[in-house]
Amino acid sequence: MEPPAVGRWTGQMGARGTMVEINFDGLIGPSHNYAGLSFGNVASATNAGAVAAPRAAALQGLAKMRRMMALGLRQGLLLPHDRPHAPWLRALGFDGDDEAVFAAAWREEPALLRNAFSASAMWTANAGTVSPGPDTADGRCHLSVANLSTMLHRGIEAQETARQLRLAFRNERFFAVHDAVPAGLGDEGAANFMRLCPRHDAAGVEVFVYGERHEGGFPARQSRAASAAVARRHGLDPTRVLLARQSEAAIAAGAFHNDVVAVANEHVLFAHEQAFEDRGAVLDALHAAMPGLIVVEAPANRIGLEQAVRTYLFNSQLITLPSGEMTLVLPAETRDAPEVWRWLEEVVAGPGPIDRLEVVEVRESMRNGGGPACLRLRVAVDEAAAAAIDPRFLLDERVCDDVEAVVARHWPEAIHPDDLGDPDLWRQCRVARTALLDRLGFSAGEV
Ligand SMILES: NCCC[C@H](NC(=O)CCC(=O)O)C(=O)O
Repeated sequence: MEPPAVGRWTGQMGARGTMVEINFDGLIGPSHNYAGLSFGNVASATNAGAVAAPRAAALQGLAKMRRMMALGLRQGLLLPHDRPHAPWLRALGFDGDDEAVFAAAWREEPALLRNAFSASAMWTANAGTVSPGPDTADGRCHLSVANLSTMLHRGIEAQETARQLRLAFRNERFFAVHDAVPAGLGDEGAANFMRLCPRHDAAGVEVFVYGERHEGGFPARQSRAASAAVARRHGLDPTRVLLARQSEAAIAAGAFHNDVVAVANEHVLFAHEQAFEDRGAVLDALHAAMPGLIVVEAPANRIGLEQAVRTYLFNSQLITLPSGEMTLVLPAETRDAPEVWRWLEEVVAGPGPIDRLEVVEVRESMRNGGGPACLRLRVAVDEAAAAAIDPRFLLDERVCDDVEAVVARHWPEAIHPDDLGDPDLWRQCRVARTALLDRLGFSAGEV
């Protein structure tokens, strides 16, 4: 691998006053189901055909959002996409009104309707890549929509994601939203991105993790060229950008995104020993660029890649509480794995920077290959920029109550794969999403 593109840490402080990190979770939509659409995503393949519980899933996600607010963090929300999505099926030659299009697709090519049905927009770590102001040439927060072009069902999302991000972050004094890079260059957004910095409000090192496709192997969903393109248009200082290759072992073990084997927060990198193809060069480059970097690493002989992928240990949110304590927000599956939990307790008991373990229940999402970190998009902003975000995308307890009421009333309790051909389900998904948009003050044409 060519030496990573990062130079000396210039120590240029981009401090702009206190910055906060807002997590924008994707609300799990009413069409959530296990369709087995993601080759290379072990959970998706394992649970294909299982009965999904959209209502329970959305309530689990909301409970995580409430927990984060209770911990003192700011919380935002991105909306479920229009699913099943008739315009995409029309582009594939199905005619008539929406229900005629769904019926024809179900009759002629049910796999296409399954793709058009997916609630995969819940995993907003894949919505785009976010470079906070201290890192960018123009000092604004830059967001690049991800094309998600490697997987058919995820490629549908980019257009609707762009509409939501352009609405939420429309104030161009503080934000720049970029459309997706050309679909030929796979880009999966923030799941393959990490920011290391002394503090949120200081200029950081931005790490883009990509994969190399190998014949016969699982797809490498992030292309190096896409990562480099995003860094270029965000106006990042090339001496503070690192393009790192994900290890083939991790991709082969089912870590289809970097955030299944690594996560960063401020000056801490929490990763599996086998996350990166050229581990030594990557860590050397990071230490050179980021004095004060602390790496908390799971040794392969202690935690195997298979365990990391099964428990999503590294798909935890790593956050700094207002108290300054650093906390891992872990999926419940880690607590069910004694060898993983024991290692985590040692990490917290030790002298390292991680002080606390928080466990959240996101089993419905986990069964389709998305953990706590997949469900959120991190946006670090200063107070002035935070005030410029469309408030309809920001959560407080009352808004959570409103969303919960709509979910409890309208989200299907269960979806069996064969239900996808049922017109009543198509209608219920449409009515549920419309009820949510109404409750949150969005008009249908806006998002
Ligand atoms: N960041 C986590 C993303 C998980 C997502 N799973 C899915 O799309 C599964 C959908 C299904 O199989 O029904 C993916 O693989 O992109």
